Amino acid sequence: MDPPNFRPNFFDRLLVGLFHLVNLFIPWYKLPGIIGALNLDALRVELRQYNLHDGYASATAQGNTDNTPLDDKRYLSARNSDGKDNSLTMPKMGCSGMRFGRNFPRKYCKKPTEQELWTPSPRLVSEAFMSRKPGDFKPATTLNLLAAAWIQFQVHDWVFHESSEETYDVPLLLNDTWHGQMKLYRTKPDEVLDASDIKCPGYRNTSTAWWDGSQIYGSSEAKTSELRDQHEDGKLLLETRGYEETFLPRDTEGNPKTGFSDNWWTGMELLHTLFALEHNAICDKIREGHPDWTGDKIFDKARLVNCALMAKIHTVEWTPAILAHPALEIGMNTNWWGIAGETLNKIVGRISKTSEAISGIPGSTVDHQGVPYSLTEEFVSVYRMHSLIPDNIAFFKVNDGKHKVTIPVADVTFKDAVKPLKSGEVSFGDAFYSFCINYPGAITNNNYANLMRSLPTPDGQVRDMATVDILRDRERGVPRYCQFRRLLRMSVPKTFEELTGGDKELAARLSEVYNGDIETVDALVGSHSEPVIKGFGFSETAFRIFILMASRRLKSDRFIAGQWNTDMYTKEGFDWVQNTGMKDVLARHFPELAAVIPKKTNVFAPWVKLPGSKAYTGIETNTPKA
Ligand code: HEM
Repeated sequence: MDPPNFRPNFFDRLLVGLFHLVNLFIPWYKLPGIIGALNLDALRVELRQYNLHDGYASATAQGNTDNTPLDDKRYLSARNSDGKDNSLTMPKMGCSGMRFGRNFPRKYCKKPTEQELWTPSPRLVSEAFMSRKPGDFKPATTLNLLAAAWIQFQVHDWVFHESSEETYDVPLLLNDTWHGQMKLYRTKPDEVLDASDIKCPGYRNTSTAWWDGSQIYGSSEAKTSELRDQHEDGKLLLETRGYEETFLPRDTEGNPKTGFSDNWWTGMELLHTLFALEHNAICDKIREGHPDWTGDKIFDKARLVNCALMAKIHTVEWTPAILAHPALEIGMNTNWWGIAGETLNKIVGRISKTSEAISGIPGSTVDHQGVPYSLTEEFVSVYRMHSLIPDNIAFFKVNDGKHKVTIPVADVTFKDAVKPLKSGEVSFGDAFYSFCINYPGAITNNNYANLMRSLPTPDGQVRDMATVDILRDRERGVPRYCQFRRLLRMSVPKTFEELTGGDKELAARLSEVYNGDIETVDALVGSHSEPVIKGFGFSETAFRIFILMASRRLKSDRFIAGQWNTDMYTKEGFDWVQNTGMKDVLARHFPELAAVIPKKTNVFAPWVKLPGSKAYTGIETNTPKA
């Protein structure tokens, strides 16, 4: 094993040692809640030690205060849209255009040979393990469709690769049903800055890697100013003319004007509109306390608040919904509030100045754990959750619950995403209620919707997203499943049957497609095939990357782990983040939802249906009979 990048303190080392012993007999997820949470903490210490690696051969790429000076003091207390100056010592860290990092040493993430890239055929893997057969939608019945839209919305804040102009001509199968050739743009590698980049190319992230709402605000200052209202109110532009409701503005072609508008569907339309409205509501609140502030200052503070609010919702609401396990519930609450808990934190603030365990990560001081901050190729890989997308969405009225219409997702993508809303067929309130009673697809084998396996995008490509997901991981040097686990210090299956937890039929299919060589099983396919921990919405393999990177997004950010206070956020803004959750955001902008929002259960779990919705028997909102 390579030497660690991060040196844990004595207490952490003790914790790690203790749980190594415990885990010889019992895995973390079988321990009682609080002990399981401590076990996760110990796992994270080791992940920080061994699984953070820069995408550059040297840290000089991150810039320094001499060659990349802070040219505008405004960004001492405001997010810069291109991500610059979040770190005042490494100003380019996390900027748009900087490389993805890695969770494994770069020597294990080599560019594949042609043979490795195409073996076994990605299209065969797509057909065998990813295609959803007609009528075989497998719903994730512990989640609602809003949870699926939410994670895509967040991913659009964090990551997006650049495309090259060169293409792959993806080999098709004998008797393939694909129409014509399957051409795909290659991922564009960054220029070679070091000899190691030849073997392990770097790829640039076109989004900022910070949790800075770039899906809403854009990843450059120029983009942000296009999206802002010219008035001195700090607000984002929204369109109200001609409709009863408020919409995102559109360009002349009908595309939404927002920070990141690729891969658009009604789910994106809903969440982008909701958080643009939230930004504007925060502006009004801050203006009340600061009547003499400029529009820029109001905007800057509202953006900080809106971003922190999304980070909090993701941490304490979305994550415990998709990873419904008592240890996780405790762990994620601890990430935000610390063991001290929400109530004490709200009354007296941080009781420990720097301990993230006692008082949460916000305000605990920034720490990059020895490696410059970035998001990683493996992080992108584990968020390839395209099977969350169902075939259809059933829409209902929020006032009486009556079924209105069921629409194929294919009919509400890209420019058509807004159609049901603008046609007056359903209101935003109806759509949110409907999303919250529809199920997403489960993250498992053979659950990619037909739409996703023949997806026409506005750039003229038609993609089989399952083929794409396999090919991209291989192209970008993401290790295959067994090696992925080995490098995370997890047990590695020796047989296909061990991998599938005893599912003989699946094991036989895997063995056939992967030619009997378990080491070649793709990370995504292995993750979909392993037995899932009770309550979990995805694999434990993917989860290890999660627990590491979820905390890192908070811990590296100067505006969250560092200047987490009323000076930076304003008193009004700080209270807004700490006292608001997703349910409040929904009810604030769509008051008709207030009566149906569940009081006690997680907002991303299926809501209780109104009596009027119960008559609908479609698979979109009903658990299939066993
Ligand atoms: C209808 C909904 C969706 C559409 C149309 C869509 C479409 C796409 C497309 C076209 C790409 C680029 C593929 C390429 O590399 O050539 C992509 C990438 C990706 N999508 Fe989706 N997607 C959808 C939903 C989701 C969801 C629910 C998730 C869950 C997190 C997700 C996560 C990702 C990730 C992680 C990438 C890789 C980004 C990168 O390469 O940097 N997508 N998607």
